[in-house]
Amino acid sequence: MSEKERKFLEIVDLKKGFGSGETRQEVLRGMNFSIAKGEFCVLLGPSGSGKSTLLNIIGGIDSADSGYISINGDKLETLGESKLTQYRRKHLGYVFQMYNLIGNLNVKENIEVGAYLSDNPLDIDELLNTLGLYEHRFKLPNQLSGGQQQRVSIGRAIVKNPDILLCDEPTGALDYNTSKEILKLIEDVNIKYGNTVIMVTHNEAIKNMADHIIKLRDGEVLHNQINANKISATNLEW
Ligand SMILES: Nc1ncnc2c1ncn2[C@@H]1O[C@H](COP(=O)(O)OP(=O)(O)OP(=O)(O)O)[C@@H](O)[C@H]1O
Repeated sequence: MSEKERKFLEIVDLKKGFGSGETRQEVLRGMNFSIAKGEFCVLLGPSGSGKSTLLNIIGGIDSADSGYISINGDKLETLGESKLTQYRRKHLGYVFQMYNLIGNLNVKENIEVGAYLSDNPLDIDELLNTLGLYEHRFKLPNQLSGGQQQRVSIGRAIVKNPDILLCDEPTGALDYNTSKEILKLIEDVNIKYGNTVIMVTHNEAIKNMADHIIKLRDGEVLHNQINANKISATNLEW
């Protein structure tokens, strides 16, 4: 792996606060780490430690006060608004705890929404098979279970074959077995398409399936470790 690939995503001295005066809160206090291309990275940390804020800055939907993020050598802050929009559209997929599907579009159409944003989308029927959704492709979101809806939202994020898949508590609303199925799906996607995955979670067990584990505390990196003994999502227990 080249130096550029090892530092595919670089976070350098990143700082972010909210509010002003007495109510000012420093949420990210100078964060530094890098993530390699294709890595499955888990971001852990207690509530309020800054995980979602960091993910939103990586996702280009919020900006830092100082420091920078670079992706494949390009600094986000220097991109300008139109390039930033392109970056979000072409290079990022986002999966949230809530599925945010469009209620009057069927499964296939919801995924096509993601495909329109890309010059180079994945084959939708093949993706529907990978997602285990092919036979449900004409159903509306309200005819699906929570796990199936999350599969659709992963499909919508992944269909444009983004370089980076950002996941914010993707299993937060799901039961144990469904959570494991969704984690296995994200694992399969990471292996099959080679996207770099960054997943925010409260669930410590998920670190065991990651290549790279980053723990935050109070807006700082507490631990930054490579996991040489990762296990498959299928074998996770909590
Ligand atoms: N837009 C905002 N305006 C003001 N404060 C904010 C804003 N966004 C986040 N915060 C504050 O920043 C701190 C960190 O929030 P963040 O959501 O990044 O933490 P988190 O680690 O993701 O927490 P959780 O695990 O509960 O989602 C919190 O104290 C939160 O209240």
